Amino acid sequence: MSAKVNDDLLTERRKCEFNVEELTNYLDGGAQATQNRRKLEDKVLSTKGLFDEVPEEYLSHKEKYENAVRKAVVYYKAMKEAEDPNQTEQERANATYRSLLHAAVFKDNSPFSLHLAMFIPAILGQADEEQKKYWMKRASKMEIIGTYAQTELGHGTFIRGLETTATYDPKTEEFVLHSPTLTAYKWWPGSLAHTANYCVVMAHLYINGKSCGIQPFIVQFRDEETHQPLPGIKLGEIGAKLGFNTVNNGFLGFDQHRIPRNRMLMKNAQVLKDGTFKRSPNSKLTYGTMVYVRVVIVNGMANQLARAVTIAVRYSAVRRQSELKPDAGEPQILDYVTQQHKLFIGIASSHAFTLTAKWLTRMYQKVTADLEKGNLDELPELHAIACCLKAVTTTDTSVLVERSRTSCGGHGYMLSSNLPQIYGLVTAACTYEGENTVLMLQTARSLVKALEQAQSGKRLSPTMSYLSEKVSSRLKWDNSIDGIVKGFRRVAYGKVESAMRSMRKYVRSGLGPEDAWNMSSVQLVAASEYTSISEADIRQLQDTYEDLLGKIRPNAVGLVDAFDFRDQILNSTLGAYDGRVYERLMEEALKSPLNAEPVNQSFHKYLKPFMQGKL
Ligand SMILES: CCCCC/C=C\C/C=C\C/C=C\CC/C=C/C(=O)SCCNC(=O)CCNC(=O)[C@H](O)C(C)(C)COP(=O)(O)OP(=O)(O)OC[C@H]1O[C@@H](n2cnc3c(N)ncnc32)[C@H](O)[C@@H]1OP(=O)(O)O
Ligand SMILES: Cc1cc2nc3c(=O)[nH]c(=O)nc-3n(C[C@H](O)[C@H](O)[C@H](O)COP(=O)(O)OP(=O)(O)OC[C@H]3O[C@@H](n4cnc5c(N)ncnc54)[C@H](O)[C@@H]3O)c2cc1C
Repeated sequence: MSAKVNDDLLTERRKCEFNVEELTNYLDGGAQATQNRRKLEDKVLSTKGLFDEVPEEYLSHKEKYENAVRKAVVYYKAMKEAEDPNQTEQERANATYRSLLHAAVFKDNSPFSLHLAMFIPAILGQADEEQKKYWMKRASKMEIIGTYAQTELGHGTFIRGLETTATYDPKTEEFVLHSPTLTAYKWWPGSLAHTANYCVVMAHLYINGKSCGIQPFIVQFRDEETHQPLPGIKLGEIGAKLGFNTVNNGFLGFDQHRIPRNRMLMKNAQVLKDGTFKRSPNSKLTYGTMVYVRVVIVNGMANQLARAVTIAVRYSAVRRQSELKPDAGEPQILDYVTQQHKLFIGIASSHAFTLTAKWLTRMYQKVTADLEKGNLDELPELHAIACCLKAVTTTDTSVLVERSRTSCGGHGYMLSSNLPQIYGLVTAACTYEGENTVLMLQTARSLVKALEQAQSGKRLSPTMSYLSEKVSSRLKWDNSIDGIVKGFRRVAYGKVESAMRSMRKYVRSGLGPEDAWNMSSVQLVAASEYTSISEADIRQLQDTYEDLLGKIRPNAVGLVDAFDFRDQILNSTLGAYDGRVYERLMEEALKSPLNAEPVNQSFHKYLKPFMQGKL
């Protein structure tokens, strides 16, 4: 018999003014997609051995990793078996697109995540047809496990500064991979330490002493039978982190490690047997895997933020605290407008990121199809937009997940709430796949170029066209959606124009362009993510905003129920559908190994002698 649902949650669900299932269907892309997703979740989550006997927060660093590998093999086998052969690739992608199935199994991400998130996309995007056929067969059947090894101890952002070398030897038709310094060691790649046995390595190619830029190489670094590191390979784990502690991030050093010529992924650039180098049509095509993952991250943020606000909103409907009016009893904390302010932006942002992710994915698919036909025209715009949206959505999600955590008081600080772990996952995304400041400056670089083009009368791409609209200096402000968008366009235009004016001022003062850029870079970052609107408008917007909070209040629980996350996927004592938060907090607390005995051995070993002055 299922446990009794909390009365307050029941009331909230009765008050909801819209059809929750309809919103769930919309988010999934239709009722059939909802059905597919639920069927997939039913199948996979009913698999034995997927969940932790002991909560992983009570395991050692080593036990956590070993337990995660145990679960990963069960999970990925179950996912493979659950795949519906009658579904199209697109239907399958949709079913997993919104599903956070892996989050039900891995609170801190999976030791296989890089295989799926980057190793396979790197092969798909960087290998020629023959290489793709061979490596995709092995990688998709999990005969090999891979990762993406680009970042080094000494370089993450500046790819052109990577020190790992790949020197072509025409006599043996091999590349010699080498880490000339400690800072050249690959450092950070997920799964690299003990899980994967192959990786795509980004290394500086040299032929006859001449630099041929950064190129991708597929490299085996562990024996497929014994899993021992191959000769000339130094491997290890980089240590405990804020999060991602079951992703097995590692380091890898090469000592004159030889690989055959056909291990350079040669879709974009090629090296012939005699060492002739055939340049890529655009050297930045080598960065393509990162562009792809930045696009994926936007959707990932939408899902993770939805998970956090679901936990916090349901908890806020159950938690009663303080007095709003004398003798009126303790209200639900969700009735405090400050609590609504903290949480409802998170609900709205998750939906906004979901729609943005769909739009960006369509743009990515179009540009990628154009690239296949040799048309690179829209690649710069895709790069600029992907940089901006990855940076903005990860920054906002980190802020909003942390706000969800702090809105739950002390219980939000419990690992059993799962909010700290979700924060650890999302805040990492502000750094990986391009540190956010650096990516915003990439977008700023495109904005400055676009404004210069607009000022010389050239047509701009659709996403930059707001820079060429002659926005009247006194825009008639109204708080319609169109009015608000116009207001933002005017602010955005002003930010770019001000940054550019600042750079020109520094150049006139005698600074070189690079120093002028650096001096204006705070403004440039702001131009990529604009901030406030003028004073007078704020009051009007504020009234509208507070009115909106009141309209959302009766539907808040319905809005998060519509994300349709199972309790296993929320993995939270505070966010379960039945709202039995106190019973769950106690159930989880009793699982602490410290509660196995009333008196811990440290009393007799240390405390008692200390308190009796004998230590
Ligand atoms: C559970 C998770 C939560 C949810 C998340 C959901 C999904 C996530 C999936 C997986 C996550 C799992 C694990 C994380 C794994 C992480 C992996 C990594 O971090 S891999 C390493 C990532 N590293 C980077 O991103 C490095 C960032 N640096 C760069 O990209 C470049 O160095 C930079 C900054 C672009 C500069 O490159 P550089 O060669 O110096 O170029 P310039 O600045 O000189 O610019 C020259 C022109 O090139 C254009 N350009 C640059 N990049 C690109 C590109 N990618 N595509 C197209 N064009 C590009 C640039 O615009 C310039 O053009 P103009 O000269 O202005 O015309
Ligand atoms: C959880 C996690 C997982 C990761 N997984 C992988 C992986 O699987 N594979 C992989 O290859 N890498 C991985 N990385 C590494 C990641 O890609 C790098 O950390 C990231 O690219 C930033 O580089 P960095 O750490 O060297 O920082 P740096 O580049 O040294 O940046 C440090 C600071 O300097 C600033 N800075 C740098 N350049 C500029 C500039 N031009 N203008 C202004 N400011 C600048 C940055 O804004 C930042 O504040 C992972 C990282 C994390 C945190």
